[in-house]
Amino acid sequence: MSVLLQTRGLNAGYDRVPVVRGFELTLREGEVVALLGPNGAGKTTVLLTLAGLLPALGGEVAVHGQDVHRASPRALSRLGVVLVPDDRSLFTTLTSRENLQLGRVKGGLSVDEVLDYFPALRKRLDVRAGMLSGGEQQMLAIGRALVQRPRILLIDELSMGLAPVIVQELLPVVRAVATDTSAAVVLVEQHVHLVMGIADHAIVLAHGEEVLSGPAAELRANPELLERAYLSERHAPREVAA
Ligand SMILES: Nc1ncnc2c1ncn2[C@@H]1O[C@H](COP(=O)(O)OP(=O)(O)OP(=O)(O)O)[C@@H](O)[C@H]1O
Repeated sequence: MSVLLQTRGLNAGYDRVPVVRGFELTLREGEVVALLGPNGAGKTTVLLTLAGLLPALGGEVAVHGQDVHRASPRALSRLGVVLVPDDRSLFTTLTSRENLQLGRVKGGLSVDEVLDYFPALRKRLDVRAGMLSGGEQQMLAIGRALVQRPRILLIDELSMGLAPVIVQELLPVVRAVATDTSAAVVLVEQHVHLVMGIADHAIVLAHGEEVLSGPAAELRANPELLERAYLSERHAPREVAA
């Protein structure tokens, strides 16, 4: 599987002050990477930087092998980097259908194809986005990303404000999208056990540094590794053998 995105020693932060240091990520086609860690660890900062909304403060970022550490959000979006932010950023006064039609690019999924992933939206197409339930809004936010033909899909806190049972429904859809379209997905998620059920790889950040990185299968078999990474936020970074 070819590498879609790679970072080496990425520093990211605000006003030239790094809050994330030395971030390493290799994203391959069809792969789902869970980006985990306690509040304030730097997860959102990483996603905003990969989407070009924050400048990289050091290190390397490549998309399809091309250096993009100074690329604009628009240039990154043309390369297929699409962010679903934690506030979902829907046009709340427009209908679900209009939200999907507005973002569509050539080669992106059609509205009908989005509805195949999220059939619950079918009867809500003519309802304003602001009137949808939290779960429906999240479906629409992901749907709006899918019409943009993402090759690298960055999803921040899919579960924000949602009941776990809804999260449990949505995560397998994200997995299916990655498998069907070969897009790579980075998922920032607080429901660690749920996301570990669909991820291929997990990275845990604490205080802006990686404290654990490894194949999800390995971490599912050794849950104490994840617990330790969360509990002892200060221990030395470690890698789980691939
Ligand atoms: N706009 C900002 N200006 C300055 N510092 C910020 C800004 N946004 C976040 N930070 C700081 O950067 C650090 C990382 O924040 P970030 O939001 O990336 O963490 P997170 O892991 O996504 O946490 P959460 O789960 O709470 O969203 C925190 O110390 C936070 O206070």
